[in-house]
Amino acid sequence: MRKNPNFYRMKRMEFLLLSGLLISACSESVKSEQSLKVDFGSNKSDSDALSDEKNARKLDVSKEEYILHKEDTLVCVDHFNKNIWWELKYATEDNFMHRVLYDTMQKVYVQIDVARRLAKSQEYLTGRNSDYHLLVYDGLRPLSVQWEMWNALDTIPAFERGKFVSNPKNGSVHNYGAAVDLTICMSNKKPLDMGAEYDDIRKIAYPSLESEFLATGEISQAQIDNRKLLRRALKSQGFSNIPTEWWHFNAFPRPIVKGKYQLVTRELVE
Ligand SMILES: C[C@@H](N)C(=O)N[C@H](C)C(=O)O
Ligand SMILES: [Zn+2]
Repeated sequence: MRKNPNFYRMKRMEFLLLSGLLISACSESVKSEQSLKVDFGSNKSDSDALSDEKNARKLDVSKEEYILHKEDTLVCVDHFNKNIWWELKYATEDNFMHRVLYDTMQKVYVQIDVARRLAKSQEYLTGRNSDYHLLVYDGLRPLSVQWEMWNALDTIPAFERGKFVSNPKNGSVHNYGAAVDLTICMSNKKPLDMGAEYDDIRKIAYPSLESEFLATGEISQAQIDNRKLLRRALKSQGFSNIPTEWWHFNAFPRPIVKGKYQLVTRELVE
C-alpha cells in the first residue's frame, strides 16, 4: 500500500532532528573532556582547582606536574609563573651540609596554594623591576632530612640550633611544603647582595639585628634594602619572615600549617 507523502516528510524531519541531537551530544562530551584539563591560569578558587586536579589524577594527565601526597597537591614553585627561578641546593653538594640530601626530589615543590601566592609575589617584584626574579633554594623538605640537618649540628645547644634549623620534634613548616628559602636574582642569574649568604648561620643573617649591624658598618643600607624588597614581595602575599634568617618565609603560621596540610616524612617520588 502506498504511504501518504506527508508520512515521508515527517520521517525525514525525525531523522534530521535525531542527527542534530547526536552531533550536539558528541560535541558536549568533547567539551567536558577538555574542561578536565587543569587550567591554572584561570581565577578558579583553590577548591575548584583541587577538584580539577583529582580529575587529572583519574585521567593520568599532567603526571609530571604534580606530586599527590594524601589529600595534598604539590607543584613546582614555578608552576604559575615562569619568572620564578629555582635551584634546589639540598639536591647538590652546594649547601651547609656539603652533601646531597635529596636523592629523588629534583625540583622545588610547594603546596599548590602556596605556589599561587608565590606567583603573585613574583608579579609584585616584576612590577618593581622587570629584571628581577625570585630564586628559590628550598621548599618541601621531608622530615627525614630535617632530622639529618638537626643531628649534624648536635654540638650547638638545642635552643640556639633551633634558630637555624627547626627542631624536627616540632616539625618545620618546610616539612609540609608551606615554607620557602629564597632570594632575588637578576636576569643574568646574579643574586642580589643580602649582606650574608644563604644558610649563613651567623647573626649577620638575622633580619632582627639589621639596624645594629648597620650601625657598626657590618651591613650596608643597600644590602638591607635588598632584603626589604624580598620581604615586601613576600609579605604582599601574606608570607612571614623569621627573625633569624633573611631567606626563610612561612606561608602560614605553624599551627595553621599543621591543621591544613599533611606532614611529609620521606622524600616523595616525582
Ligand atoms: C636550614 C634553613 N635553610 C631553614 O630552613 N631553617 C628553618 C628555621 C627550618 O628548618 O624550618
Ligand atoms: Zn627555610
